[in-house]
Amino acid sequence: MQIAIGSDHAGFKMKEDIKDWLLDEGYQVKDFGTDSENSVDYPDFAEKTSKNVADGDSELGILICGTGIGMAISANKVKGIRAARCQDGYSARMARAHNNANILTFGSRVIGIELAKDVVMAYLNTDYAGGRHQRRVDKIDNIAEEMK
Ligand SMILES: O=C(CO)[C@H](O)[C@H](O)[C@H](O)COP(=O)(O)O
Repeated sequence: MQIAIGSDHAGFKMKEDIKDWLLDEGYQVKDFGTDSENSVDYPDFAEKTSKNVADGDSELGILICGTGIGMAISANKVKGIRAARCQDGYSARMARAHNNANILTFGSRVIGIELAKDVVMAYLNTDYAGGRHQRRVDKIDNIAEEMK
C-alpha cells in the first residue's frame, strides 16, 4: 500500500520518524515535504499531499503539524478528501471504519511518537465497514457538490 505523507516544520521530525518506520513495516511512502524544521505554511503541504490521495496515486495519507488541526482543515478543502484528526487508537479505527477517512492528521506538539505509531497502525489496519455508513459518507461528499 502506498501512503502519502506531509508535514509542516512543527511536524517535520515526527514525519521523518513515521516515514522510516512505515518503510520498515513494508509500506511504500511518498513524501511531500517539508524537508527541514525551517518555518513553512501547513496548507501548502496539506494541498500537495491531499491531491495525491484524491487523484488515487496513494491510497491513504498522513499529515502532521503542531496540533493536526490546520492540516485537517486544509485537507478537507480538497474535493474527495475526508481528513480526520485522531490522537487515540479508537478514533483512528472509527475514522476508517465509519467515516472512510482517507487522510489521518495529528499533532506532534500534542502526542509523542509511540502514541503516534499506535494511531497510525490502528488507522492503516482498519477497513471501511460500508453498509449504513456509506449513506452518511455519500451525504458528506454531496455537501461539496451542492455548493457548486
Ligand atoms: O496548523 C497548526 C495549528 O492549527 C499547526 O499546529 C502549526 O504547526 C502551527 O500553527 C505552527 O506554528 P508556529 O508557531 O509557526 O511554529
